[in-house]
Amino acid sequence: MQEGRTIKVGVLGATGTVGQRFITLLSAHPWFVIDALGASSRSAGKPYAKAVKWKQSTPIPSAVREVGVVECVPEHFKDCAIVFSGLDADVAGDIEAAFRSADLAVFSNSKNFRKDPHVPLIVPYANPAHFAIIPQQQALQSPPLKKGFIVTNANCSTTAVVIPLTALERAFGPIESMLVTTMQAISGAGYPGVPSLDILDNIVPYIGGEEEKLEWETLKILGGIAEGDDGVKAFDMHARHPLRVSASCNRVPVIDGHTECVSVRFARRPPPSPQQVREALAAFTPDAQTIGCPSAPRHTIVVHEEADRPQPRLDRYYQDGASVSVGRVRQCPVLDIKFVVLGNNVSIGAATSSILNAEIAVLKGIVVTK
Ligand SMILES: NC(=O)C1=CN([C@@H]2O[C@H](COP(=O)(O)OP(=O)(O)OC[C@H]3O[C@@H](n4cnc5c(N)ncnc54)[C@H](OP(=O)(O)O)[C@@H]3O)[C@@H](O)[C@H]2O)C=CC1
Ligand SMILES: N[C@@H](CC(=O)OP(=O)(O)O)C(=O)O
Repeated sequence: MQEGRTIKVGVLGATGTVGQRFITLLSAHPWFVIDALGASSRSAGKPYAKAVKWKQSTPIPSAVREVGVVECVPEHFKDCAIVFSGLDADVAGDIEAAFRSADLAVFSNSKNFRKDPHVPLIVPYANPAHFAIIPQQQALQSPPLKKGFIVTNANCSTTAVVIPLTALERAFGPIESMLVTTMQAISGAGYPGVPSLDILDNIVPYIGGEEEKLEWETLKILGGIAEGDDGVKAFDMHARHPLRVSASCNRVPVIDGHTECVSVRFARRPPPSPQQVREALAAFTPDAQTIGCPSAPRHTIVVHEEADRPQPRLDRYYQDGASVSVGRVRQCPVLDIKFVVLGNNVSIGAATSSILNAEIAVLKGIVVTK
């Protein structure tokens, strides 16, 4: 990135829970400048401050208060090099596909394209190598695209757990199996989300579709990309080192921050000790940090020594929610090692991941900025 250059970006779903986090982060971004804000026809035509039910603890950034919200159609975003999407999954599929067809680079939070065999599912600290599938995605569109593509980031619970798993696989080789039990914040369900009478004084032991997503997304992210003799690339879904994942997902009365209890078994025997695991997690330095992404935190995984951390209220906004916090690393009597991980679902679990993915794509020249 050249000193002093800025890149125009748009936000789809700008009025939602994830959209508001995008606006907060992008308003302070050193490269990206908000050029267009899209939402439903209920919001289109209104100034942003009138259209949104703002739920962030900082005020609406002054630069966007009076920006007119537009319908999510590409013609309103034609000056943008990048479009971030926090759209409701009911509409994200068609809208994001239309933006790609209009040759725009789309970075999406929604689940719609995550399973697509030509769309990368990228957790920025884990698998930026999957950007390698983009030329194939562009070539397959009709007509083939020069600039347009879709990149998705993962489900918020998947993102939080995949970051320590990446660090552990890098240090100790393949993980064979993982059991994960989540305690997911209410904001994960958007606004107004879960009714207060369901969640206050309560735990709901079911989040539709969530367990399946954690189980297969982890395999796509941690797997590599295989290339056939014909040069066609495909995600290998961790097939070279099969990983079994079992997830149990719960909604708990916390506003932001998903907490997950994780047990893992390594392929290598003997497995690493808890102290070796702590050291590997704390030392983890992903490419996003070394190549100079402005949103990458100083410490990607914060390892707690205290017996009662991480906790969502205390740890979710450390480093602006761009890192994950791990604690209680100890021996597991059934598998090998168990620990607790906390990730901010609206930050690293959503908007921050999209923004980091876009930063990586800019630095690698995948986003065409002229
Ligand atoms: N909340 C979280 O922690 C996470 C969410 N996600 C995913 O991100 C996406 C957004 O989630 P979230 O912010 O929670 O959802 P919200 O329900 O809070 O926001 C949805 C957004 O989509 C817009 N929208 C709805 N219908 C249409 C339409 N027909 N045309 C154009 N825009 C429309 C809304 O606009 P309007 O205000 O005008 O109705 C709003 O801006 C979802 O796919 C979700 O699964 C992913 C990870 C974490
Ligand atoms: N379902 C998640 C949030 C979410 O929207 O996930 P996804 O992007 O995978 O649909 C939660 O409720 O906490």
